Amino acid sequence: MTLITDVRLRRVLDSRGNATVEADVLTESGGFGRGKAPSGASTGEYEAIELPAQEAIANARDDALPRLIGEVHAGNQRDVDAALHAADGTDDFSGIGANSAVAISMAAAKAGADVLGAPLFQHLGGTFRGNEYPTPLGNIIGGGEHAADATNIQEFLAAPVGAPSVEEAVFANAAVHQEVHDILADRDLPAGKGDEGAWAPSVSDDEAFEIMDEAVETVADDFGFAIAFGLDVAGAELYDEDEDGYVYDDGVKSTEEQIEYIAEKVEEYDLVYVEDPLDENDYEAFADLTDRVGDQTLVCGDDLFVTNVERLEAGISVGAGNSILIKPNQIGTLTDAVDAIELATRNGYESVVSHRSGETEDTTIAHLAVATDAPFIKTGAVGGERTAKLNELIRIEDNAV
Ligand SMILES: C=C(OP(=O)(O)O)C(=O)O
Ligand SMILES: [Mg+2]
Repeated sequence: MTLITDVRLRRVLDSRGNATVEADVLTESGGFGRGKAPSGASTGEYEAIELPAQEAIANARDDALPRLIGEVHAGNQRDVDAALHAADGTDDFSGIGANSAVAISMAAAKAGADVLGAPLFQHLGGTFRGNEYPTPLGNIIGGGEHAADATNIQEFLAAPVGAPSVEEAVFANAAVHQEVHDILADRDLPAGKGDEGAWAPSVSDDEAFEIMDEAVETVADDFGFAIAFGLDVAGAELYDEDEDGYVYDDGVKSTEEQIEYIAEKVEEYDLVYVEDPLDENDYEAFADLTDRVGDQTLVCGDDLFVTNVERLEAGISVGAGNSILIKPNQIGTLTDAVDAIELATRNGYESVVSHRSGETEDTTIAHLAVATDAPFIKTGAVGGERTAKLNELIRIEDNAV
């Protein structure tokens, strides 16, 4: 019933106005699924390869479609994703493009769910899933590769850890976003928004820490539950090999100084989450920081692990981090993403399912987080391509999908 009878690929816009790949998968019994590839800006060195959209579409039409249409059942995600790997023939999806691969992988999952008449999270996670919801990490203030002339640290993320429901958590993050707007206005600090909708004021990182601290406290008082915050440092973007250190507006920090700096911020602000505090090649420094603060906060590898089981295994073996960011397009298929989550879970690492800075209205990651019992999802706080996922989580919680 879920035999794939057609796959249609087209170029559509992402949230930055760039071209991305949209895939439709149709099945024998009338099932339909549509998936769209997101796109990073602060991409990790070891990510699967995104090709220009037109090239990814042309290559996937030539190589992947013949292996899918009439050959594979959309309901069997491992078969779909194995066919994509076989069609690609490389170990980084540089043949058909990770953008074509992930769009088709997600579209097939939705077509499989459609035939079953089940919500996507249930098709992916099984019938016993759907009662645990991830805490949304909301990007509130940001800079780095996502906004010019703003903070050096890429993301300051609200974390409503005490929220009684996903709905309350989503609204709390939006309120923190609004509160930061008001604080910036009080301080006469004009601010536009970065690629993910976070405020991008021209302030020092220290001032951003103060503003976040004030905003989460105010909103926590209003909402009546605990709201903490965390960071995506995007350390690989700050690290400069020639300088042998992390380059900030106010100077260069050696690796030891960077570890000290992050550890101090964890203590000072009770940070619950620190993503990519160090360079993507420095497992050892990740392990040192995890040793120091891993019992107080999540030390999460994004560019470090790139959703890749081999890189995660290397990290686990030396105690680098205690958490992994999961971005399906970093690795190319849902199967690979779920394998990374399962390996993480078996080894006591928490999974944080994540959007990209270039996004679409696709909601697959909301379902993936629920399907895998991921404790966190990072998918912004405001902006249509971000609220698409947040509102889908509210619907999942309300049994309305
Ligand atoms: C979402 C992120 O940004 P990008 O998509 O630009 O890699 C990130 O670094 O976690
Ligand atoms: Mg990151």
